[in-house]
Amino acid sequence: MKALTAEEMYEYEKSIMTDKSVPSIVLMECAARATAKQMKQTLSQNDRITIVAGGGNNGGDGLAVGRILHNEGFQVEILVLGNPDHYSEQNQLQQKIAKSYGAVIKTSLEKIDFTKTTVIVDALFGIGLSRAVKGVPLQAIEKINATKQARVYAIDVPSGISCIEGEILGNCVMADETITFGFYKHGMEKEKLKSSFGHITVDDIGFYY
Ligand SMILES: NC(=O)C1=CN([C@@H]2O[C@H](COP(=O)(O)OP(=O)(O)OC[C@H]3O[C@@H](n4cnc5c(N)ncnc54)[C@H](O)[C@@H]3O)[C@@H](O)[C@H]2O)[C@H](O)CC1
Ligand SMILES: [K+]
Repeated sequence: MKALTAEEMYEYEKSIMTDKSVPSIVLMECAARATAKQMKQTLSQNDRITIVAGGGNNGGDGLAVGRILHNEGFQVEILVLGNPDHYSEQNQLQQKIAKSYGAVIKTSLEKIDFTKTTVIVDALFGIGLSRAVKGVPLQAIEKINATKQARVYAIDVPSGISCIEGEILGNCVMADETITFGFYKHGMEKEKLKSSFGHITVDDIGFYY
């Protein structure tokens, strides 16, 4: 299977958005719907879902997944970590949309009671991870991995795995399932990372390649 590096994926995404004029926010909605659809194969209304989002577009995907599931009656709480001054445009828009549908957004790890969580969506970092995780994001990754009763879905890439080097940078989320977009990502071809990715689903999210 062909596994793209982060740079190759950004290149591809750029070609879709410029040559095909598909807006980034449309790709994000397709990614979120693909993720929600995959999750609903195992979700129940009794599940307590915690979205752990970063401030970039991986976090934007996570916010959109949370809003979609919230609107379908699931119990969802959303946590956005990161410096608000650095939130991406799409991340900010997804926060606005989620709030407009009545979803509550928390911004500190301490505000989440993980003992009640049965499903975690890892939307901290995707292909944008460019250095070893530390500080609050590292605490979040450790918290996710310590929540043994939860089923963990990683959006695009388990946070902490770099698709530039195909390596874990510091620590990474151990996902039960990874839903990735368009193509396999560099790292997914490595035997030693298999347990971090869990079951991998590739969704074309409307690339129509
Ligand atoms: N590929 C596609 O067609 C689509 C991708 N989408 C999603 O977008 C992410 C990539 O989003 P991006 O904003 O470029 O980066 P991330 O969200 O992965 O990272 C956020 C941000 O974090 C900073 N950063 C990097 N390393 C660290 C670190 N160790 N500590 C703290 N901060 C760090 C860096 O500035 C990044 O920009 C992709 O994975 C998909 O989920 C679209 O939404 C759908 C289509
Ligand atoms: K992720």
